[in-house]
Amino acid sequence: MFEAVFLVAISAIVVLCWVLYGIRYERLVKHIDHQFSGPQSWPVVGNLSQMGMSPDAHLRNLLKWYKQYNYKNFRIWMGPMPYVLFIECKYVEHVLSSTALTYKQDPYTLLYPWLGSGLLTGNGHHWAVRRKLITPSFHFRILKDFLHIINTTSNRFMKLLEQESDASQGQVMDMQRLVSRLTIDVICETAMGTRVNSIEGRPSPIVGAIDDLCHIIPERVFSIFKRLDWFFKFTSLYRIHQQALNTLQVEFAQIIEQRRRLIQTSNYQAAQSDDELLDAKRPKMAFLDNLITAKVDGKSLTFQDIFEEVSTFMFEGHDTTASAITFSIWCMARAPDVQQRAHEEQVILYGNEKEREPTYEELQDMKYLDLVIKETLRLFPSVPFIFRTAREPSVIIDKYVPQGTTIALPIMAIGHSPHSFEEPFEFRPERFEATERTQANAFDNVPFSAGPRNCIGQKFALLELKVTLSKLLRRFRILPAPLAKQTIAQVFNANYKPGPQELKLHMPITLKSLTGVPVRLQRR
Ligand code: HEM
Repeated sequence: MFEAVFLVAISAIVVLCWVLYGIRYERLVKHIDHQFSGPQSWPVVGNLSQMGMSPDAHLRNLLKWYKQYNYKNFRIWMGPMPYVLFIECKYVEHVLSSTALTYKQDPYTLLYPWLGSGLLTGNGHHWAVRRKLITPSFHFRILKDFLHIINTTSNRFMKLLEQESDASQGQVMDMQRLVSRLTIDVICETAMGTRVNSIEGRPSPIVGAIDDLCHIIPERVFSIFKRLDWFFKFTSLYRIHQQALNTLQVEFAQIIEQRRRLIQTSNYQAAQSDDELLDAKRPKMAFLDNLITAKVDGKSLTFQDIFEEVSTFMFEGHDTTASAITFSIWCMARAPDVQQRAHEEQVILYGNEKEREPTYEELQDMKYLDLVIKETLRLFPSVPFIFRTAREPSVIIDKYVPQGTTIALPIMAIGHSPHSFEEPFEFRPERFEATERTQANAFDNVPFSAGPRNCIGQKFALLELKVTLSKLLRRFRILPAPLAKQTIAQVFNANYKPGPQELKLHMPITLKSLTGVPVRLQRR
């Protein structure tokens, strides 16, 4: 008798919870669907079944929706979770400028096992303290140390390109594969003060571990099941994931110890003078050094704190920059006029000198190259999407966003909007000339995000981009792949089927091409 009553009570509670959840869900659907257009969705699965299973299918479907909703805000349901996509500039400005809408949750939680609550993934007071602590690492004096490393590393990279272009004998080379060897070497040496020799094809175990993690994380992002921690633990990927984390921890422990000892030596100090001779002998400042010497409330950072921040730099600082360099090269290959103007700017600065290292000041004078990079990142943003989670019910201009809603900012759609840019799929760096921008909204193109959580590494990335492109333009003529006929509009047309040597974009977090990024390099 007692058991029957118990069962009835339990069943009643379950039904009540289900009804209450249903009412709440119904209200949520009403709030969202009354305010935003979006594709037809189904109970429980929402629009998941229309998203496709692979990262390139995701991108294709999103591209279709951007067009269908005329580059205006819309919503999708990721299962029972609403994602509101803000594309219109004034909403983007509101979200990015807000100090209340800085909270990150989904999908950043998938990065926690590696990056913990480092700067990219951290929140609240913890994030604010870290941001303040790390900002001085990008002071221009320290950037000059980083420039020294970028210069020496990119010289090694130019040697690799010369060898590869000679060996290719005018055939196409995949710039995506090659450039990532440069950016991993640069980020490891600037972050940890350690050379990892990926360019020379003798990479340290750190490179393999970062590579494994950078492949596994996107695979989880796009899998309904692997996203679940308990399910992931039963997969073979989990073992590789744990091994990679272990390798990084062991290697970092040694590196941190070596740097600690170096810092204690008397001649170690950040760049304080411009004396060339002194400067050449001084050990170069690594990002890690700032963390080792930092104090928060009088206490040094723990190993785990340092591990998370250095890892954040490695994760955020290499694939992003590789994507930007690679697509800049591809865009210039397709636009000989732009390439010629960019080359002329180099000739004004360096004449016929191919070997001379760009100085910090010369890099600031490469104004046209700046425009080329801006236009490349508008079309091919390295980070095509960023997210915020509304921790409280929020009003974004005239839209009410219920608590828990994921706010998505599709950086790619924002830059492609015909409401902001005429003929958006034309590669035209001149559109960023100051005189052309007098009426523009500053939030119409946000490849580095903006506001309090903008990219802290933007200046660093631009140094690396400009040094690499400057050296490449002086040494090589960049030519398109001979079989590729694809226009930029076709690259972003969801119905276009790429042919041989053409791009097939996907976004495993950063923007890449599944078919590589083929171009030809001809020595000048
Ligand atoms: C072309 C290269 C790069 C692009 C396009 C880029 C883009 C971005 C974007 C869009 C964000 C915002 C992410 C979000 O809100 O979820 C971001 C944040 C961040 N970036 Fe970059 N990034 C680049 C290079 C770098 C480099 C080289 C570093 C480090 C050396 C770096 C470090 C960071 C960090 C630590 C954050 C998190 C900042 C915070 O939340 O306070 N990035 N980046």
